[in-house]
Amino acid sequence: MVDTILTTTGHASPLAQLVLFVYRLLGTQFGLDPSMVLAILGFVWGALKIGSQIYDSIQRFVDDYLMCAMYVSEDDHIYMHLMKWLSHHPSIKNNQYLMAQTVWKSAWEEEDELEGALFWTNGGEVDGGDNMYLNFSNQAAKSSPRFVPAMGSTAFWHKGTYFRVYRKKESFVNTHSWGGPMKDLEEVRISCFGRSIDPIKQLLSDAKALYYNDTRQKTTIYRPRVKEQRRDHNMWQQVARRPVRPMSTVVLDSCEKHDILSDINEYLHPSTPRWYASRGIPLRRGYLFHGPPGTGKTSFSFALAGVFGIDIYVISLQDPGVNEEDLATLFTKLPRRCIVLLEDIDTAGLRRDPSAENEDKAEDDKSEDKNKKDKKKKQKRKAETSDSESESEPERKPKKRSSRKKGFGKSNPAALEGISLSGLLNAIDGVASHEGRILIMTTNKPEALDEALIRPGRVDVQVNFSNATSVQAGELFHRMYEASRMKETTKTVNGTARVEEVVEKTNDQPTARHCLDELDSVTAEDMKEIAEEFGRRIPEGIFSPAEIQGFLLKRKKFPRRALDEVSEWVEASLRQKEANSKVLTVQ
Ligand SMILES: Nc1ncnc2c1ncn2[C@@H]1O[C@H](COP(=O)(O)OP(=O)(O)OP(=O)(O)O)[C@@H](O)[C@H]1O
Repeated sequence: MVDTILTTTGHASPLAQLVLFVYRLLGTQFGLDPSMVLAILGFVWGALKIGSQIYDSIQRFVDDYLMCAMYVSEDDHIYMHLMKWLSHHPSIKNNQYLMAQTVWKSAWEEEDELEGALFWTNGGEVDGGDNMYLNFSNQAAKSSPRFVPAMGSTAFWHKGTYFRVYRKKESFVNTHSWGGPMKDLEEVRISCFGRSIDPIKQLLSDAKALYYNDTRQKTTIYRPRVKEQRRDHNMWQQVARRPVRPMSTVVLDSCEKHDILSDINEYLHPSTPRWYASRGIPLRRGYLFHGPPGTGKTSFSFALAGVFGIDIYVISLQDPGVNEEDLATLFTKLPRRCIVLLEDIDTAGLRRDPSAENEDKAEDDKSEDKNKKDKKKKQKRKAETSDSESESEPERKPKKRSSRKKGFGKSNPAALEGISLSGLLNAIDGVASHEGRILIMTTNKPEALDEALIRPGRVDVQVNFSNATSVQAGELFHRMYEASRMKETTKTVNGTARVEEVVEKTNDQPTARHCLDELDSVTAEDMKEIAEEFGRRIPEGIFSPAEIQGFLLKRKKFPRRALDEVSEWVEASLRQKEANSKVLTVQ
């Protein structure tokens, strides 16, 4: 019968002809009964199907009744810890199925890795090929990816326990107001045998320990996630991890530094929440750092985070992806202890509140009525007294108001989309706002701030950052060169191989060798004297620490040259400031 069917359909399609050919071959060449072969194949297929179903059922039974499991979502920080840990696990590294991931390393992470494998080229025609320059063209090829388990199930042993990790992706549609459909989201299921989930908890804490092992001396910086990726529990995204900025590197009056540190220390103490609660005071502390640009407001905030080992959450009120509602939610999704940094709040262009707008309008209408009445009265009086002098005060006031309105109100529709002052105040200390955080607001123009924003309770401590004094300029100088000298010395003391490497490399580099020589030739005492002299040559309160740092950075290995050239730089910079020019003649 099969023969008949195949003969008739054999003319129809090439596939059927192929089947017919194989069918005939089995019969004529191998002497097998093709129907029997088909029956066996069907049986094997069916057995495999049933087998896989039985296996699935057994696995489900084992999973449900003999194992315990924990789920980790891709958008949770634990996912990062887990993936890093898995990529380091010896048995995962040798797995048959892996997923390769590109790892972007920060400048600090790759320092050690790179130092032994630097590649130099000469400058070609630039300077006759005398000097050697770093070249990173082959760096991307050298950096190895990270290998993590592929999608699906992977098993491994850890501390005598058998674990299974199951990675799967699911399309996630967000019905939350944060915004429409979202990307696929991965979920990891970690399971182990037994009824106790403790081994999995231990595994996760090992993963966390490994993750933070190299970040203990680092400050993590978070920013709001892009709208499409936000979820209720995950509004913040880690954007950077920087080495802790030592407090000593920020030049500020030491008493002021000490006061702020003790204030924050007291606030962060575990007994403080009860103290606040028993007095009915909301547990919040706000700081306003004000002063000219480049005077260390941001640097000091980072140094504070480093001292207290807490993370920084940076919000820009100009971020178009953050509206009032987002801002309020962001403030509720903060960890127990952290610094929230609101930078340059003066330039935030806070939208004026619509209600305030209406109030203004009502007031304006009222005063306009009043003016009209006044005018009438005055005209009457004028007629009576013929005193036609000066405009009265109420007449001038509305003009002033309406000019204020121009900047914030209907005349500026773009401004209506931003964050209003009341929206910001509500986020900072509304009923739902997070307690326990440290809020630091920075501004260049404190006088432009609304009083409501800086009233006690919202801003508890104000710190003025000013341009550098002569002493501070000297300190900046000393820190710049003393720190590099110390680094070279540490390298020399810590390991012979490393020292040889440095010296060898610098021998190859005439410029670098020369730099080291100049730094080496200045003794600690000399350095102190040069720093003091440098400080004396910088006029008081004219230059910001950032400007002085900029000058020193261009001579970062030449302290004596910096001293020799500073007077010329001061003169040129003063002339430039006087002329209100942005163009530097001496750098
Ligand atoms: N007081 C200071 N001590 C040490 N370094 C400083 C100080 N002020 C500024 N700097 C240096 O100048 C640069 C800019 O500093 P920073 O960003 O902290 O200034 P800022 O006051 O926040 O400026 P802006 O108001 O423009 O945001 C940094 O590289 C920092 O190292």
